[in-house]
Amino acid sequence: MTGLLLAIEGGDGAGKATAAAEVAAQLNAAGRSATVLSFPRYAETLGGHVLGEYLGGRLPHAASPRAIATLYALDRFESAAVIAEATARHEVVVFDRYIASNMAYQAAQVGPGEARDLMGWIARLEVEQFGLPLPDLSLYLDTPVEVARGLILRKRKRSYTDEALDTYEADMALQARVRANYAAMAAEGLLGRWATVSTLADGALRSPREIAGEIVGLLV
Ligand SMILES: Nc1ncnc2c1ncn2[C@@H]1O[C@H](COP(=O)(O)OP(=O)(O)OP(=O)(O)O)[C@@H](O)[C@H]1O
Ligand SMILES: Cc1cn([C@H]2C[C@H](O)[C@@H](COP(=O)(O)O)O2)c(=O)[nH]c1=O
Repeated sequence: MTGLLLAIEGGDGAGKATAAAEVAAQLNAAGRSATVLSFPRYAETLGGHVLGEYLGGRLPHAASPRAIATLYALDRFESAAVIAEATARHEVVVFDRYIASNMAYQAAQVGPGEARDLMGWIARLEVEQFGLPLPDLSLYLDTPVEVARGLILRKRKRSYTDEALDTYEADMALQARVRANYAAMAAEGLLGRWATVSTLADGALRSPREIAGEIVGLLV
């Protein structure tokens, strides 16, 4: 594996998919081969399919954060060949969510005393047991939850739900805890190097081009 792995992270509706696509476009335009891989892969893996059922509220029983974390990890484990192929073919692989998403979201569903243990458990499961590569850079896209809620409502219909908001997106308190977890993970450098990019300037949304330009500038 030779490619650089960039993981774009953040809460729901932070603008990750938009930024990931623009980062890849800017890199490709500059002659650096780049591609985007988005997780979960709802239509491509068994884990992704079950996660669509979960986020769409169609699983019959509540599941523990460790069980749910294992499904997200399984989605990536099933994608190991796709990750390896993308890494071999491209100079930069841009993940729209990666391992840190699992840590930030599942740790937001347990008490503060359990959160660190759970983050460590997830990192070991994905990296040591499932053998997934660590990112070279995790990029935290920082968007306030109220702004992100507005952006979620602009999204096109998703494959796994007919609702405007899925189970996690509907829970504003969860989104606030996820945001706090990301800030802490970035400050502590969990999983490696982090950088934070704000999607707002002077209270207004920056353009995708400007946001991506700042991210690309971190890769040189
Ligand atoms: N900087 C921006 N300026 C204007 N609109 C944006 C910007 N970033 C994203 N959007 C719009 O907001 C919506 C959500 O963006 P996007 O799908 O990129 O978010 P996301 O973080 O990937 O969401 P999720 O995690 O819920 O899948 C889309 O309709 C997108 O076009
Ligand atoms: C990859 C991944 C995702 N999640 C959470 C974060 C979101 O609320 C949903 C689905 O992601 P999408 O970007 O809205 O399609 O799942 C998670 O908890 N753990 C993960 O590894």
